[in-house]
Amino acid sequence: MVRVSVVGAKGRMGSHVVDAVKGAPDTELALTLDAGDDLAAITPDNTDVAVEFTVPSVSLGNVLVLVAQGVDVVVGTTGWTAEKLDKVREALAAAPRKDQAVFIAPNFAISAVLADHFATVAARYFESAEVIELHHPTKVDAPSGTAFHTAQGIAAARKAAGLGPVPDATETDGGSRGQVVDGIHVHAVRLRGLNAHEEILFGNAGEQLTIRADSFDRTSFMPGVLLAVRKLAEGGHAGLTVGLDHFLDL
Ligand SMILES: NC(=O)C1=CN([C@@H]2O[C@H](COP(=O)(O)OP(=O)(O)OC[C@H]3O[C@@H](n4cnc5c(N)ncnc54)[C@H](O)[C@@H]3O)[C@@H](O)[C@H]2O)C=CC1
Ligand SMILES: O=C(O)C1=N[C@H](C(=O)O)C[C@H](O)C1
Repeated sequence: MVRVSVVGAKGRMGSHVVDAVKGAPDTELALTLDAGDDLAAITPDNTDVAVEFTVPSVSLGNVLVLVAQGVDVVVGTTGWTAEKLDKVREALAAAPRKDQAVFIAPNFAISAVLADHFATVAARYFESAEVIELHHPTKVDAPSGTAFHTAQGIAAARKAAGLGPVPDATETDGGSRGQVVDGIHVHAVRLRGLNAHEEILFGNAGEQLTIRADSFDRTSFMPGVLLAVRKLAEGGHAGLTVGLDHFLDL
């Protein structure tokens, strides 16, 4: 049995992870921690993998503490910048165990991971590309970590294909054109009734491709979380890995 501790266990995602870990035949729940609890309680003596779903402002600190304690970590919290990822790599280089692993996924739902992947495939064939993410109004960050990641992937694919900037004649913008991530416009909608949704729009003269992923329920993230937990528990993934696509045969 893989012993799993959950950090952020009282949250929307953390509570689903607790249920998923209890329900899976090969995992058992170790510790459940939330704000105010001492992370020092999570050690290799009681935990094989810690799962972290908290808030962007505290996630890096939590991961650094867990790494220093010799625990592998699966992270679903958003807000990861290149600088923060570098701090995790530095911590892993100084970690107690040589084979220690941290896995971070912007999104654990297969629909979203595939949409993200298909977007990187499509990106080089289209002059225009924009990303729209739509979420529940209790989400604290915008744009979503997934949309940020999708935009970065589109931008990298366009660059590799030698495409220039997306066409845009806008001269005045009070914010309606959204946030620009590596040259790709990202728009965030917050609407009661929604959960997590993303639409990626590609355009050429006279044609459009739309890739859309809809996560209607948080249970959609759980197979991905358990896959990541199993991958880290079996070993062979030392260091930092970002994105569930690494564990899928895409
Ligand atoms: N990667 C993915 O597939 C998904 C990622 N997310 C991300 O996961 C994160 C959490 O989302 P939700 O569960 O909806 O938020 P939430 O607000 O429902 O839960 C966050 C939990 O973290 C706890 N917390 C806050 N500070 C803490 C600390 N220092 N130590 C331990 N626990 C602490 C809070 O008390 C709360 O229980 C967000 O960044 C969200 O964007 C959400 C859904 C899917
Ligand atoms: O806060 C959420 O709900 C979600 N957060 C992640 C993100 O920001 O991409 C993943 C998913 O979109 C749900």
